[in-house]
Amino acid sequence: MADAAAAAPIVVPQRQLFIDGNWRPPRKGAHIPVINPATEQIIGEIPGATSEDVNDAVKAAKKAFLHNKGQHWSRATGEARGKYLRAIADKVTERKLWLAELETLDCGKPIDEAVWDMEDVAACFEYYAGLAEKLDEIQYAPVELPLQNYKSNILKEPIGVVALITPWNYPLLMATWKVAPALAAGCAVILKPSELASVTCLELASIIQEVGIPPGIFNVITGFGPAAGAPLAAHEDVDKVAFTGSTKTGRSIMEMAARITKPVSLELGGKSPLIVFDDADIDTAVEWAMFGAFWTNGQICAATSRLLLQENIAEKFLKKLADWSASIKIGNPLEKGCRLGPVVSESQYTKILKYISTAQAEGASLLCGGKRPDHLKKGYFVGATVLSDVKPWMQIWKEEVFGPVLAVSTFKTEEEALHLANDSPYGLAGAVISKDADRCKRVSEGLQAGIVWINCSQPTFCQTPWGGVKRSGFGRELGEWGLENYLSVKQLTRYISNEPFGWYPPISKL
Ligand SMILES: NC(=O)c1ccc[n+]([C@@H]2O[C@H](COP(=O)([O-])OP(=O)(O)OC[C@H]3O[C@@H](n4cnc5c(N)ncnc54)[C@H](O)[C@@H]3O)[C@@H](O)[C@H]2O)c1
Ligand SMILES: N=C(N)NCCCC=O
Ligand code: NA
Repeated sequence: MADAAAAAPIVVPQRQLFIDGNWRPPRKGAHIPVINPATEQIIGEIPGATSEDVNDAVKAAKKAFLHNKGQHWSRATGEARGKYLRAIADKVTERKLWLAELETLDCGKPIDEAVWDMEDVAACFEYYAGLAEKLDEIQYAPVELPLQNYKSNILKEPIGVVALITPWNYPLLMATWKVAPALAAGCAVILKPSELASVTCLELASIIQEVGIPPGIFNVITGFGPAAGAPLAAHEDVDKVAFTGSTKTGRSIMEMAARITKPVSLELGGKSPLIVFDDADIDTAVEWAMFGAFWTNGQICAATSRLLLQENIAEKFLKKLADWSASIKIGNPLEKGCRLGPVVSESQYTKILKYISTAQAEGASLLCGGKRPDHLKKGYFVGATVLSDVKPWMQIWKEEVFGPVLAVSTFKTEEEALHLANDSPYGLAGAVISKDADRCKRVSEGLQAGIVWINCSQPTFCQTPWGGVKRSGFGRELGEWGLENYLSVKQLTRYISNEPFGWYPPISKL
């Protein structure tokens, strides 16, 4: 791919809502501008759905789920559904660079990372195609019973119509983590991506239309959270809500779902720790610390945004960390080699700068970053920021910033490190760097988190489970666990004896 500056400008396709296999304007006619955070310019628009459109989409999904007694989709074989998923993966791969450029334009992530995301998207659809096929093999699995007169078997069935509500930091990848397993399971889907970055999710609808998934099985409703997300989450005919986003929105979705006892799974925020012990190789550890806090422009739910350094290496480590962070290539995210782009929106930009100034006011030291670099006149850029001398009571240690901001504190002992690491309402991820394998094992077991990285931070595979403990949510995405999110378990128990049951004494013959 040529540098974007040299290539023809990329145009954001004009799309409508995708409902029942068709493109349809929103009933109220509203549109939301697409803003490129690198230039602050409006580069397109997406439809703004309301509850009227939500009703249409849910109706279409319900009809499609039940259509032809489910033979088309929900009761088709996993193998049949797997073929569609593989076709989606192929088309994503064909359009990888185009999709990556749209993603970068819409959310500001460096193009090399967006390409990586698209590779992960294709791999995730492939992976769940495989699990869809495996599902056929495990249907009617027997359960061992203590009584010979009975046999039990297990059927795994799609849960029904599912609402998938997703954030803007990995727009297409976070949608895929839900869409791929939901389709593999045989559910009918209504996807509600973030109003800040919906462009690639609309392109996914176009791909899904091309591969010919039955109309109504996959729908995309773009729009604001309260206008489109809330009526979807609350809808009587939505059988489950899977949500990734902020803790605040997650709580409100759970409340809406509770009113009709609808199941939810929630992937929420975090403030994950990275603990570095004094036996670590400094250069390697510094690079993982940077990656854990600064890739995706720091907007990572599992960002290791709290760095805990063993006291005796802190000075040397921080010098290296500050110099290296200050050298990160920041600028036009469409340029190959860019490693830091703008954050997603003006309001995030303002919020992040406020977090940094509050941290300084509370006594933290700014080692690098903290503002838009001087060579950039426009765009929501924040230089890679390292704050040291951070104390556990400070806001910057406790709250999720969701930007390129790393808070650093120190510890003396392993016990102290674990205590500081776990002293948070969140529990999405945690990481430890040390040459001592026993220590890594002890710390991994001690960390209160759903994801633990050892001698690294962030690598994620679609085969392994993803999700948090404590206030970071519940339920697991990815891997086999991700498929279970969209399946319900039905037991079939048969009486196989030829003898009568014999509980009630027979009526005596007169
Ligand atoms: N745990 C994870 O896997 C993971 C992954 C990515 C992001 N996140 C979290 O997401 C947050 C940032 O994303 P965000 O700003 O897009 O979060 P957000 O909660 O503002 O929005 C997420 C989605 O919810 C929708 N929404 C907003 N209000 C709603 C309402 N009242 N009812 C229904 N839907 C509503 C939004 O339109 C969007 O589609 C961070 O806290 C981050 O940690 C978590
Ligand atoms: N390694 C990857 N792809 N991480 C995605 C993290 C999702 C949460 O924000
Ligand atoms: Na945008």
